[in-house]
Amino acid sequence: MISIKGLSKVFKTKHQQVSAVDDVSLDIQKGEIYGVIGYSGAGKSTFVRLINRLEEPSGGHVSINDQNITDLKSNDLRKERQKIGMIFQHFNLLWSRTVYENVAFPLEIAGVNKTERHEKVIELIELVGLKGREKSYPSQLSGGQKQRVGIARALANDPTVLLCDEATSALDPETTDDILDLLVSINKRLNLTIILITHEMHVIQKICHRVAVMEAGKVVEQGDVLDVFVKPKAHTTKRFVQQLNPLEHQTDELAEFINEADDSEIVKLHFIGGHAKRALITEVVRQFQVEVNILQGSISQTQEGSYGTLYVEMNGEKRVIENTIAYIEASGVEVEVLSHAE
Ligand SMILES: Nc1ncnc2c1ncn2[C@@H]1O[C@H](COP(=O)(O)OP(=O)(O)OP(=O)(O)O)[C@@H](O)[C@H]1O
Repeated sequence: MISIKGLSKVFKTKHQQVSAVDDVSLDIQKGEIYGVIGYSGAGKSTFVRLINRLEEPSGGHVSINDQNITDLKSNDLRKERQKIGMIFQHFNLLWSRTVYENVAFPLEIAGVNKTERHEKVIELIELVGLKGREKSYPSQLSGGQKQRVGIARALANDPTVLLCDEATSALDPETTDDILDLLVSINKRLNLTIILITHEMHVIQKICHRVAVMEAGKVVEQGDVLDVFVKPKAHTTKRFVQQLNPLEHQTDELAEFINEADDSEIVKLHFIGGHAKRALITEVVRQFQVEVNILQGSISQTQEGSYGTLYVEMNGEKRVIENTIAYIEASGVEVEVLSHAE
């Protein structure tokens, strides 16, 4: 549905030139929530603004529903932009207009008549959970409520794509979760494609189906959220995953066990999807002559299902441990052996 090929943006200033987005290519499917994560300065904002040409690309193409956005002249671009909604970190509301008037604004610009406009505004205000607040001004709303107005306004012209530029970064964790839940419910109800950029892995974990990790203008890793979480490849991705599970990938503390281990193996188990809910350790202890010490563990929920990691120490005869590991692998749980007892 959205095809991005070789997208680049170079900012030239008097003294230097910055490659903010550098040859980025991505394909985003209809109805998916696609996250782009990166640290400050990675090029995320520039990237998302290139999609609707709030920023003009230095090179490359963006096509939405087979319409090449990059080549459009200003009149056609204006029409095409109505199908691309956008929400912002600081909401960008009109402060002298009420909630109702803010949501009505894009409909006025699109020339929608008063009766239709009214119906649409009421429907949208209800959709985002602001019924009863139609006459409030933005200054009378909480941050979460302001972003709800931003979302209603962005949906006014029935866009096929919603761009979210750090839409929850100014909100507290609880309000962030409420807004993310709202985005998921809108995505499902309207089959709306959502592209969101963030520096928080929690946001990606909670609502995205796929993710791209940006660093210095480039995409350094992309894939299904579950795969990227379970097996992050790039150094930056590993750092983001660790943000969520500080215990994850912390092998220093485990090394102590590894050194002291005698007749034992330290193994890391990756539980994905339904396996994350299985009482595998109980099964193993009942069936094999091994002792299992649980060293560290965590379980997380993503849009694509849950995943968990568990570090355990297995004590027992070498052959029995091998059989145990084979049994665990055969049950669909991935096993990484971290140590071999000498
Ligand atoms: N208008 C501009 N003129 C010159 N350089 C710019 C401009 N906009 C962005 N940049 C530079 O491009 C790079 C990427 O910036 P961008 O804002 O896209 O990153 P980001 O990942 O969104 O970071 P943040 O979350 O801090 O906004 C940075 O080095 C930034 O200084």
